[in-house]
Parts: sequence; C-alpha cells; structure tokens
Amino acid sequence: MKLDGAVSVVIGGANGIGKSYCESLLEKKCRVLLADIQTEVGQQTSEMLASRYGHDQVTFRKCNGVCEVDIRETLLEAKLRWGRLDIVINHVGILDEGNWKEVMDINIGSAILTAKVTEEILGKNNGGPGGVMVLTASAAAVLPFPLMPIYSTSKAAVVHYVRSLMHPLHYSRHGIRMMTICPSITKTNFINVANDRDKIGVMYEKAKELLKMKEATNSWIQPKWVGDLLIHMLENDEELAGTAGVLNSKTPKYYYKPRGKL
Ligand SMILES: NC(=O)c1ccc[n+]([C@@H]2O[C@H](COP(=O)([O-])OP(=O)(O)OC[C@H]3O[C@@H](n4cnc5c(N)ncnc54)[C@H](O)[C@@H]3O)[C@@H](O)[C@H]2O)c1
Ligand SMILES: CCCCC[C@H](O)/C=C/C=C\C/C=C\C/C=C\CCCC(=O)O
Repeated sequence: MKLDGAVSVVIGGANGIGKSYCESLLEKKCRVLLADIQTEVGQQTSEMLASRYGHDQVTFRKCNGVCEVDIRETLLEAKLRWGRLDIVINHVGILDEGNWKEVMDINIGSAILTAKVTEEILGKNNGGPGGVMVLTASAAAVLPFPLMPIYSTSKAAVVHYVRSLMHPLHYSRHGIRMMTICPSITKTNFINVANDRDKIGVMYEKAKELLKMKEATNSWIQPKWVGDLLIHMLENDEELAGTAGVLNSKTPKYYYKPRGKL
C-alpha cells in the first residue's frame, strides 16, 4: 500500500515498539493517531513527534486497547479528523504467568475486539473501503516457549486468529489485509517484567540467566527494527497479508502464508 498520506491508528503507541511504529509511519508521511492508556506519556510522545514531523501529522487520544468502546471511538476520531482510515495497529499485551485469565483476556481480547471494530468501520461487507490491520504478537507465538507457556499460548492464539480471518472465506467478505508482527526479546520497558518473580513464575531463575546472557552479548531486538518491519509489511501488504513477520534478528522471516488467492 502507499503510505504517503495514509491515516493510521497505533494503540499502545506511547512507548517502546509502539512508539517506533509511530515514528516509522511518520517518516513515510503517514498520519498517526497515537492512542495509549497512559495519558501523560502519550501526550509527551505525541508532542515530541509533532514537533519533528508536523502538528497536523500526529495527535494523541487516550484509549484502553482492550475496551471495545474506546477502540471504536479512537478509530472514528482518526477517520473524522483526516477523512479516511487506512491502517489499524493494536500493540497491547501483558506477560503474567501467575494470572492466566488476565493474560488471555488482554492478549486475545485486544486482538478480537480490534478485528471486530476494524471490520465494522473498514470492512467492505459494511460498506467500508477495506484497509490493513496489524497486531503485535511475539516470536514466542510461533515456537513452543517453555519460559512462559501461558504468554506464549496467548500470542499463538493471536497469530492463529489473524490467519483464520485471512482465509479467503473471510477475506472475500471484509477485504482487510491482516497480519501479525512477532518480535523476539526487544529492548523496551516490557522486559522489566523479568524482575517480577510472581509474573514469571517457575522459570524465574532460568529467565534471569538468559536475560543476563542477552545483556552480555547485547543481542536484543531494537524497537527501530520492529518499526522497519512494520513498514516493509505495509508496503508489501498484498503479498504478506495473513503472515506472521518474525524478528529473531535484524532480518525478518515470514510464517504461515495462507494458501490460495486472497
Ligand atoms: N519487548 C519485547 O521483548 C516484546 C517482544 C515481543 C512482543 N512484545 C509485545 O509488545 C507489547 C509490549 O510493547 P513494548 O515491548 O513496546 O512495551 P512498552 O511497555 O515499552 O510499551 C507498551 C505500551 O502499551 C501501552 N499499553 C499497555 N496496556 C495498554 C492498554 N490496555 N491500552 C492501551 N495502551 C496500553 C503502555 O502504556 C505502553 O505505552 C506487548 O504486546 C508484548 O507482548 C514485546
Ligand atoms: C524467543 C521469544 C522471545 C519472546 C519475547 C516476548 O514476547 C517478550 C518477553 C518479555 C520479557 C521476557 C522476560 C524474560 C525472558 C528471558 C529470556 C528470554 C530469552 C529469549 C531468547 O533466547 O532470545
């Protein structure tokens, strides 16, 4: 798709990978509604980006990415402000092996609600133009990940859900090109969860040990690389729709391309 002039919503855009998504989109002259549950940091990030890329290019709105009403109002605000909506990204997720219900609720719930509302607003079956939806899953979604089986399973469900919605039976109805981005461990605030014994659970010691090795070898994924992957997937959306873009190093691999013509 052509990104110059396109309109996007990034839910969870105030920090880390989501912030990198916003910057990468703005670099390509895409307009961005940066949505986040944190008002203060969201506004700060949006203002910083506005001073760099233009005040008409980016704005902030408070949004809980697991709340259907918030997601709907956020998407509608972007459409009303800029007269169109092309790209919907939801980046929300948690890791808490001690609280499986909340992990499932948030990680799968945010995916299901985002797809539902995106289809409602952009779906060809609802008179919309179609568009693109991207969800952040995790590299832990495509292989068993014993360090955190609950998180890993919740993210696998996100990938599987998107693949199912990209089957020709669904795509022919809604016309929205959907994909997931699956980064390996990325240098953001999210990984501080590794210090929380309750949230990591029985693999706490092992996780600490592996993280120490990551630190020693500086082998993190950088948020900028994830932003670069987003742009690559958006610019090649016809070909990559339905795939999971997995980033275990700077070079992505694509999994699960649906069979048949989309
Ligand atoms: N950092 C990693 O190693 C890594 C790897 C793979 C996938 N992920 C996924 O990326 C996401 C976390 O992103 P990050 O690593 O950039 O972390 P981060 O903490 O830097 O950023 C997360 C952003 O999401 C916002 N947010 C959290 N809950 C929200 C909600 N309910 N509604 C709206 N906004 C909300 C936060 O305020 C924050 O701005 C999760 O989905 C996680 O599963 C992270
Ligand atoms: C290989 C999958 C990595 C998935 C990352 C996941 O989405 C986010 C994790 C956030 C915090 C991780 C806390 C502890 C994990 C410790 C080490 C992981 C080492 C993984 C690797 O070998 O690359």
